[in-house]
This record gives sequence, structure tokens and C-alpha cells, in this order.
Amino acid sequence: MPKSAPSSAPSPASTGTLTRRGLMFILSSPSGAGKTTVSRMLLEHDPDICISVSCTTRPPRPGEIDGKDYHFVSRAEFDRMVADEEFLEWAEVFGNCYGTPKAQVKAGLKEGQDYLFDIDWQGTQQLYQKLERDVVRVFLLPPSIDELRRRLTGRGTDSADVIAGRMDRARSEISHWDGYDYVVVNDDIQACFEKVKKILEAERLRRARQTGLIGFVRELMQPGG
Ligand SMILES: Nc1ncnc2c1ncn2[C@@H]1O[C@H](COP(=O)(O)OP(=O)(O)OP(=O)(O)O)[C@@H](O)[C@H]1O
Ligand SMILES: Nc1nc2c(ncn2[C@@H]2O[C@H](COP(=O)(O)O)[C@@H](O)[C@H]2O)c(=O)[nH]1
Repeated sequence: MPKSAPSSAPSPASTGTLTRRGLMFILSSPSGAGKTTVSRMLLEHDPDICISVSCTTRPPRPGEIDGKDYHFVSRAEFDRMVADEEFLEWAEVFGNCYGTPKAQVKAGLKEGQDYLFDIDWQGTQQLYQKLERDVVRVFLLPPSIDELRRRLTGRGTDSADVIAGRMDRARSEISHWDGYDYVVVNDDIQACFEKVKKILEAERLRRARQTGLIGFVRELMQPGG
């Protein structure tokens, strides 16, 4: 029969005590493979993770909302933020600049907030170098190059030139797949989402993250407790 917890040690879950730092859950892929789609599904189904909203100099696509999808900023404003070290990481992608604002994420992690990042491999490397222990890196692959082209075209948000540029970059982006902890092929969207969700759930339970449980475990181990 399993031993129950001593009555003097209420479980951290039941008391709502913080049991770990937040984690940084990164989704990367070649453009069009489906990170935004999977991110939206995660955010919809998991109230305990929130998105890190990036700054970008790219113009908004139809339907994109400033402050929700991105903070759309001018090049001059982006350069100022770089100079003032306001980014945790930043990179130039497809001729535009993208960056992760530092302030909100750093404070939230301390309070146990998990963050989702839809960023490229350059940003992933920078976050890993700075905050290795908090980072979980997931790379999505398309089922084929033809399907990637179909998805970019079918999305209907980019001109033929932009799509051609993104297709040109796809192979070199895929070559960075070995810089990730997990790799998931996004063939069926629901199956892909379920796999990504399981990765997040398992990573939350890593012993090394659950430093807040140390006191609880010590109490459980007290003789005669
Ligand atoms: N498994 C899937 N099967 C079919 N279509 C998909 C699948 N996943 C995503 N899509 C579609 O493919 C298109 C591209 O997806 P999405 O915008 O999520 O890609 P992305 O990786 O975020 O691209 P980008 O890096 O350019 O922002 C969208 O129209 C989306 O609905
Ligand atoms: N290094 C970073 N890359 C980012 C960030 N925000 C988005 N991205 C990546 O840029 C490309 C293009 O995005 P799109 O929205 O213009 O299609 C894609 O790979 C994103 O993941 C960021 O803050 N830093």
C-alpha cells in the first residue's frame, strides 16, 4: 500500500505553494511548418503558459494585432531597444528584425510563470546560452518540402516573392534541427499538438526544476512524521 503524506505536511499542490521556476518553452521550425498554429492551440488549452510577445520591424499581416501577435516597431525603435539592452535575444530573419523583450519574461520566470516562444534557431541559441536550465527546445518539421510550400501558399498572407524567400531558407533552417531537445513532425495537426503538450507536461515535472519541493520531500522522509 502506498504511504500517505504525514498530516503535518500538506502537499504543495493543495496549498498552492510555488514549487518551481517557470520554464521557457521554445517552438521553432522553418517558416510555414506550423509553430504559430501549435502555439495558439497550446495557449488555448493550457492556462499555465503564456506567450512571450516579440517585437518586430516586419509590417503586420492582415488580422495580426499589435501587442498580441507582435509589438510592431520601427527600425529606429528596434535599434534603440538593442542599444539599451532591452532584448533577451534578437535576430534578423527574412530581412526583418525580431526580438524578445527582457523585462516581463525575467520577472515572470521567478514567479513560476511558463513562457512560450515562437522564435527562430538564432534566438534559441541565444536563450540557451543565457538561461540554459530554464529552456526547453522543440523543433517542428514539415512532412515534406512540397507540403511546406502548400502551407505557405495556402496561408494566403505573403506575396509570391516572400514565399519564395522563405522556401529558399527552409533547408538551411531545417539544418539546425540538431540544436533542439525534441523534434516533432507536424503532419496531422492534432497529433502534433498532443505530442508537444506531452513534452511540456513532462518537462514541468523534471526533478531539477522542482526545487520548491525540497522542503516537502524532507518532511515526507522524516521518521515517524
Ligand atoms: N498539420 C497541418 N496540416 C495542414 N495545415 C497546417 C498544419 N499545421 C499548420 N497548417 C497550416 O499551415 C499554414 C502555416 O502555419 P503557421 O502559420 O502556423 O506556420 P509557422 O511555422 O508559424 O510560420 P511562420 O514562421 O512563417 O510564422 C497555416 O495556414 C496553418 O493553418
Ligand atoms: N530570434 C527570434 N525570432 C523570432 C522572434 N519572433 C519571431 N521569430 C521568428 O521569425 C520568423 C518569421 O516570423 P513571421 O511571423 O514573420 O513569419 C519565424 O521563424 C519566427 O519564429 C523573436 O523574437 N526572435
